[in-house]
Amino acid sequence: MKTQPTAPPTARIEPEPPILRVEGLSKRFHPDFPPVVQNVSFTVEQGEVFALLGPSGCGKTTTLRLVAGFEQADQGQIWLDGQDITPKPPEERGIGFVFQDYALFPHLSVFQNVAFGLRHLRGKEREARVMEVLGLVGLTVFKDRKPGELSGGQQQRVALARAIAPGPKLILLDEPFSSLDAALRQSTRDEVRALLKQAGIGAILVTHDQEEALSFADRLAVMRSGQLEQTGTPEEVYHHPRTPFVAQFLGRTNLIPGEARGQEAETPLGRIMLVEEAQGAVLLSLRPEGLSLAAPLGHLGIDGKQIEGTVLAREFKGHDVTYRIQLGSRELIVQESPESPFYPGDKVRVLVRARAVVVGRGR
Ligand SMILES: Nc1ncnc2c1ncn2[C@@H]1O[C@H](COP(=O)(O)OP(=O)(O)OP(=O)(O)O)[C@@H](O)[C@H]1O
Repeated sequence: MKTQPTAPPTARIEPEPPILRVEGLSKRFHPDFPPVVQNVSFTVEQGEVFALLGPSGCGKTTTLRLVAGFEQADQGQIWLDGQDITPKPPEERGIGFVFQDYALFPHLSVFQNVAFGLRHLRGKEREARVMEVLGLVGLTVFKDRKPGELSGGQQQRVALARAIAPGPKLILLDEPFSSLDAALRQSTRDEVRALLKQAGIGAILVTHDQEEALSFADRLAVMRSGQLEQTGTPEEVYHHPRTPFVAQFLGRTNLIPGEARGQEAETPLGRIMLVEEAQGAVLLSLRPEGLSLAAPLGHLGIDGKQIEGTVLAREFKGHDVTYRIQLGSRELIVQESPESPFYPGDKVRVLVRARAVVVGRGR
């Protein structure tokens, strides 16, 4: 008798656990003031670059210092690679830290700076590891120089090499690009991201620069007054902000009230389409690039009206033009292509080209 072939057992692919899990972290420095970090939870996946983004004083650095172990949390737990590291001192956590000012030893050479965290290794082994990491950051030829004899970008890479050398499971970067000038910041950022990806090390970047967070991170969390307001990929958070704060913090936006009826809403800009269905009073976010301008019609539009405003200001930026438009009692920001022909005082029609995102409900 022929036996039925049995189906091969399907291999269950278990998702890899996150490299870092932070659960309900809180920290208060002063009993008379609210906590600086309040019930913060997030994960960083293996090899993922995560950013904590928020305005000055919102608690980003404190969160990072709690993860590093430089501060002790009042509440909450931190797991690294499945292990609860909450009670451990910084040196036992297996986490690298790159400080804002790099904190390099000025009297030590590049080689000695990188070797500093490798005191547990012996002579040859230690030398080999330092040279390997210097090779990775492209600084082998500078190994005998002192930090003061290097450019800002090179010092930054020494700091990164020193943090990477002991083979940490996670690297924490506290505003690491802020002291570099604009051109160097962009290229150093790209290099550091490529290095982290090449080494497969997970990282948390702390920054108040939204463009930096959007371009550097795989995922980011927007922080406000000690709490995480929204977490997601740069695209999710930019295109689908859930609160007015997130919408405004991630680039410029227009916040417009409306009355939603399903897929559309009635607004001072006319009837506009929504990204998600909603009902009743809503606050909507429309990015400046989602609006455009046209010359007023000599006659009224098909629905008998046109949304007309006046150009208040025009800012030419080479790759685009940004306008401020007075529309009734409201001011709008509109981004247009560089050929756009309007100037202050011109009457213009405001057209909505994108769907609006609901960032608030109720009045
Ligand atoms: N050791 C400390 N003792 C008392 N207050 C502190 C301490 N460290 C930070 N704070 C306060 O906690 C708040 C958050 O500081 P934190 O440095 O975490 O913010 P941040 O978001 O990183 O800001 P920035 O971008 O300016 O560095 C600030 O009001 C700060 O003054």
